[in-house]
Amino acid sequence: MKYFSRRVIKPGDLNPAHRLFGGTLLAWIDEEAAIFAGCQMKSQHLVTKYISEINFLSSARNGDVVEFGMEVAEVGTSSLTVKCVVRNKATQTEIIQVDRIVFVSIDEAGRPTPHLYSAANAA
Ligand SMILES: CC(=O)SCCNC(=O)CCNC(=O)[C@H](O)C(C)(C)COP(=O)(O)OP(=O)(O)OC[C@H]1O[C@@H](n2cnc3c(N)ncnc32)[C@H](O)[C@@H]1OP(=O)(O)O
Repeated sequence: MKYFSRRVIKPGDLNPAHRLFGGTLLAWIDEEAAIFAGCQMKSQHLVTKYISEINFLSSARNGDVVEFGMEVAEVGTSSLTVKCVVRNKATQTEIIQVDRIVFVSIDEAGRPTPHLYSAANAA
């Protein structure tokens, strides 16, 4: 798995228990994974179709830097499935694991359309 972008946790990202708010982390993952999938599919015209079970493994706190790991898990005709792990950059402790995030390439009418991923041109 390759780790891409990083974010620092700020006070506005926290829940009342002073931990990173889960919904904020999920929004970041959806965005990061969509960018990753779009780079692989050679198009940013895609939608999130399905997100598998989400496992919050540990929490993050104010000032922690987290990094987003992505890898291609499955390749379909119009779909690409991404696995994502977010970890604490300093300690490498895993914070969350999402095994399958399915993105579907769509045409102008919103219908599934073949994407251009191949292992040879992986980004
Ligand atoms: C980045 C964002 O936040 S986007 C915003 C949130 N997402 C959305 O708005 C998407 C809303 N959903 C949709 O528009 C439609 O469901 C679509 C266009 C994604 C798919 O339409 P469908 O009629 O289900 O398409 P269809 O049955 O032909 O399947 C298309 C592909 O999705 C896959 N797929 C469909 N349902 C699922 C599912 N539940 N789980 C995994 N893959 C699925 C299919 O296997 C197929 O993949 P393939 O072409 O690689 O074989």
